[in-house]
Amino acid sequence: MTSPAPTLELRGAQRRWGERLALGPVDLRIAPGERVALAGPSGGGKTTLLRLLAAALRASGGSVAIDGRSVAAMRPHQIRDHRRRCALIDQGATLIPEVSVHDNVLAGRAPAWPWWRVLASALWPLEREAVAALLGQVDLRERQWDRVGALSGGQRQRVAIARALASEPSVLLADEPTAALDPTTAAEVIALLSRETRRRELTLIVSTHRLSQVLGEVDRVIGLREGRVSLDAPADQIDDATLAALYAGSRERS
Ligand SMILES: Nc1ncnc2c1ncn2[C@@H]1O[C@H](COP(=O)(O)OP(=O)(O)OP(=O)(O)O)[C@@H](O)[C@H]1O
Repeated sequence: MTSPAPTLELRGAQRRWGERLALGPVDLRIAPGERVALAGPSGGGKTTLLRLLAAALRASGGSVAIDGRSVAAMRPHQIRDHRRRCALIDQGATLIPEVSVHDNVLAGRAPAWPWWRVLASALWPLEREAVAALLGQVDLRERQWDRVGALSGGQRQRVAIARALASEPSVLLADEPTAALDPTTAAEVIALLSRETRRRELTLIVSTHRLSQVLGEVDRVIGLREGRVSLDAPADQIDDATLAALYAGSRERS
């Protein structure tokens, strides 16, 4: 069962790689069910922020908290539960091309399973109905037994979405889910992400280099530049001048 969406909070959160400050200090509060786009020039810290929220990275300073509970104070089983609740769709998602669409989606359910069930899943196909239902939602039901390696980029991204949804998260974090997709396929992937997160009342945080593609699907835009929040505004207040300021000096446009 999906639990209600939590409040996510960063207080003075930082992430360093050696001497380099990749992110921070950042103060942010994301309310339950909020829909947020992360924008900004390359290297600005979007992936780092998403990975901190997913507990895929530890903060080097400050705190990241979910419903008031600091991720740094969590025990290993609580971190696993946090990762299940805050599902991250990675750039170039960590799908396994050699195995079937079914098994890739099933892997999204594994974090919630006891060890014996993970072992059993290697021997017998489990949860066929649940996986088939998810694949129906992302319009891939007929490809259930195909290898992921045989799918197109857009279809793989849909598998990645189904896999993230399989863990029954309350927050979906998507890192540039339309990178490398043509505009039509990208629009389909965004529409799918939007529809399925609205239907489940999930919090959605999506990073993008093409803000115009997601602007109609989010409530709020957070812009990151050189690791700091340089824009935080309602989506309906974003105009060309705001974007020009966010990307000033960078060769990118949105
Ligand atoms: N594993 C790492 N080791 C060292 N530095 C890193 C590592 N990961 C990220 N960084 C640095 O952290 C900074 C922020 O990177 P991040 O990937 O969060 O930016 P981004 O906004 O997602 O960029 P892009 O839009 O290009 O994906 C960059 O300067 C990057 O070089």
